[in-house]
Amino acid sequence: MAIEFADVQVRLGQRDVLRGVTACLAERRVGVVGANGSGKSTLARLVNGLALPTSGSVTVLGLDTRRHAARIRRGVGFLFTDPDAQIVMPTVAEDVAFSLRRKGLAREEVDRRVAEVLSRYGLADHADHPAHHLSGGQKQLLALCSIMVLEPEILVMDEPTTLLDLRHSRQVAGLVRDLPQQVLVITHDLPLLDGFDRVLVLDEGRVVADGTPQEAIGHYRKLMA
Ligand SMILES: Nc1ncnc2c1ncn2[C@@H]1O[C@H](COP(=O)(O)OP(=O)(O)OP(=O)(O)O)[C@@H](O)[C@H]1O
Repeated sequence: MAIEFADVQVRLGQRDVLRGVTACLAERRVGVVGANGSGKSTLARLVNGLALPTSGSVTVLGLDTRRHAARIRRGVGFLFTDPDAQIVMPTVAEDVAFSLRRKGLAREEVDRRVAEVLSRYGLADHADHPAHHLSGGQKQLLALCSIMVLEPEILVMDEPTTLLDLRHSRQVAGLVRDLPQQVLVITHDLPLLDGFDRVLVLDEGRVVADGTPQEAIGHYRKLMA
């Protein structure tokens, strides 16, 4: 299943934030790099219909984001930079359970799924801890648990390691490597893209390079020189 951008333009206010973006992303791990303000977050937000193209189209899970945003949002997990913004309940387990409860699952099923995901991401011992007392890295893991428990088909991560120290960055990089889903990662953390299948470089709203991490990052370094 692919993410398809067809001649996408996004105009916000007086500014063309994305211009003529055409790409079919079918690889499992895709990265996006580019200068501040080059349009990366906007590109990420197009994938789950949080942003809509001014012209052109975005197709995700075979559906047009303009017409099927609700269905697409159920299939696309979105991890924001700041995990605090995603914590909604007092304890770790309650926070992960929150999104499942809204799906109307039985309590035993919710408890089972929450325990499984917390154990998978190393937070089982913190299940009853106040979520806001976790470290930055643990909060990022918690945010990931709250998304993964919903079993999304695609995961979009907008600068997932920005707030993390080296150890936690590596931990998140390892998690990204092992995720079975298709993952689109926006980042300034170039080592995070090691082993990725494809990396796009954005510059002033256009895709100016698209290839292996080595090719794309080489282009990006020249652009920034
Ligand atoms: N709602 C909006 N109205 C007007 N301009 C906007 C709006 N949202 C974003 N922009 C502008 O669009 C451009 C691209 O923003 P975007 O957040 O996509 O960039 P980015 O590449 O993710 O940047 P960064 O690396 O700094 O996070 C920026 O110049 C930003 O100021």
